[in-house]
Amino acid sequence: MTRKTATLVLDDGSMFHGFSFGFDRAVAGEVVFNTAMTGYPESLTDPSYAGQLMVLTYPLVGNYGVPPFSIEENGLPTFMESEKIHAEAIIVSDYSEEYSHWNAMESLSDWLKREMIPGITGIDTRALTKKIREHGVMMGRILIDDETGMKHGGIAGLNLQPGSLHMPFEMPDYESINYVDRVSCKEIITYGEGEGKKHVVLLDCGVKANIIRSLLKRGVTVVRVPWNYDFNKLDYDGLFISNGPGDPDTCDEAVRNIRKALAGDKPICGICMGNQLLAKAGGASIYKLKYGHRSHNQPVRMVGTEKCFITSQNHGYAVAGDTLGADWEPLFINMNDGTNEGIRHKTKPFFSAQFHPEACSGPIDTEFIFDKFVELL
Ligand SMILES: NC(=O)CC[C@H](N)C(=O)O
Repeated sequence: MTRKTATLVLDDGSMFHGFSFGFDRAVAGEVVFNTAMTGYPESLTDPSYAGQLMVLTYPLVGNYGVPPFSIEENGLPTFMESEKIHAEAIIVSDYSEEYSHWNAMESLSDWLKREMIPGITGIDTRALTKKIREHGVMMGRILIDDETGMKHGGIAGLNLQPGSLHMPFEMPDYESINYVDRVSCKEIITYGEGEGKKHVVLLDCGVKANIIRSLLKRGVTVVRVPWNYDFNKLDYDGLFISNGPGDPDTCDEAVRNIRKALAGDKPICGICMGNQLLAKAGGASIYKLKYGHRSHNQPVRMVGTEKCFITSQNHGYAVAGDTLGADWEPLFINMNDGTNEGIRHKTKPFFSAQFHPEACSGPIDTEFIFDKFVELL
């Protein structure tokens, strides 16, 4: 089998040559690395990866295949975190077309092709990751060789399709794009309705299925609303703010609505983007981390205790802990780099986590966050 060559070109001009194993299309995005050893079906369908080229540092990828896209009774996909792949592309060291797993239905390559998502293999992902760690996250583009293997400009395998070095397509300005608006639901969706159940408004900034499932498991009705919907007009018992892609500073409409809710006493909980938006509504500011936290083994300490939890994470921005208002305090701190990993209000039932207690994939140490929230309703 002849494989098309593919090249990752970083914003600083450096190039990494490999082979295409996904859909042959030029794409651009923010290049981020994830050090988890498993979980590519969940990570690729996590809407928080919209606009990003996902580098997996675990060297062998694809050997357990891809599960089917089956839908549960509650309307949620069983094995995926949303209805489609949201990452712009996947970059690996050693793609395995051969796979074996009890629920595997197809190869990663076949899935990527069907969803029109590029994948490149044969990349020195250690060298790439070291570069990103030293320089910070960078934009990058993936260019695919054409059928004839034409070579242009001295760079093997680059053709003149839009996106080549000769006809550069516009590099997206990751920070200014409101990716949340692209991935959020467009209308209200209700899950788990039933007599006498508490109603949780879920502000959908790009919610992962397992967040909804984690709430439903605890016997509440989930009313999923678009990210910029003014939920304050609804009759509800608690507010849950989801994860989501991109820069939280693009979501001021949501921040304004959350701020209105802060005047009341109904429980509020947030995850990842939800933590950032809650912090912003409370007056704190957000900054961009050099290369983010994306893994299954981020240790966080619960402030005021000696308890450490191992958490699943996927974020590039963080709450500036020293900008929290007088009514707020840190709830979790990252034990690797000391950054803020969650906040809580000093007197009201408002709290949030920067990590992913719903896991999927990753450790489930912090699932108790859902219990706490539902107890407070
Ligand atoms: N998973 C998320 O919710 C990510 C939040 C935000 N987009 C960040 O990168 O920090």
